[in-house]
Amino acid sequence: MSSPLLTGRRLFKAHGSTPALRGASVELHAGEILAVTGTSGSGKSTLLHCLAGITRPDSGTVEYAGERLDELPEERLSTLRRTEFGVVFQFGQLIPELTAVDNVALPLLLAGTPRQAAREQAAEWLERFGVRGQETRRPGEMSGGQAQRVSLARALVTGPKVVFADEPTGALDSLAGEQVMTALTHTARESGAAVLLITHDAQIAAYADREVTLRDGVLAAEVTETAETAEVAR
Ligand SMILES: Nc1ncnc2c1ncn2[C@@H]1O[C@H](COP(=O)(O)OP(=O)(O)OP(=O)(O)O)[C@@H](O)[C@H]1O
Repeated sequence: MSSPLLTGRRLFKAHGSTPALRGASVELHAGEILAVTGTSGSGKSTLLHCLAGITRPDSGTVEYAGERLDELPEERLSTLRRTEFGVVFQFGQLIPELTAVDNVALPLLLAGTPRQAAREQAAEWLERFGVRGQETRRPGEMSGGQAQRVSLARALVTGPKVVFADEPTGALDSLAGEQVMTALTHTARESGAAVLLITHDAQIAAYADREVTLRDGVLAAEVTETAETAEVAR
């Protein structure tokens, strides 16, 4: 397999005195859909935040396409997040005052696309995600599933290399969840984007190419490896 696009190595991160990551390492390859599962509090969101350059780890490294994200100045990091990454959260986090089309056009406007072209592209992406007809609605006027598909359109409109999705179906019923996952995986495959998908739901994880499980801030496989190494050393 080719070298990974995004690598987190021996990541440690505490929130105050609460340790969230305790040496987690993970690799994401270009175009791969990777599910990160684990029980509540196992560190999934913290791992996503570190890998997406939203939070800096206390120690350990994050490398994206040859660049050390954990060492980048904030300005370069925010440009990289805007141009290379797309993010979807559990509750969409659309801007409530903006219509669907303006929410999706926003990342394009920030990247310098002229307003009319941005709105046209945004409308195309809404169509791809099956929410045509919702263009002029605000998030509060849509169902949870529709709003989440608008969030996906917003995350993918700039053609990111990596989409970070933190429990993207967590607030949806199972049918809407399946529709969102189908739309996400289909579009990611079409555009070649890698997806880091956080979920605690095995049915949602089944959409991924590969699954890793976090347990108390490390990958379950690392726990096994450490135990095996200790066994061999004894
Ligand atoms: N902002 C914060 N302040 C204090 N503690 C936090 C904060 N964010 C996370 N934690 C703690 O860090 C640990 C890991 O949290 P994290 O949200 O990464 O886990 P998670 O697996 O995503 O959980 P969930 O599935 O419930 O969202 C937990 O013990 C949590 O309580």
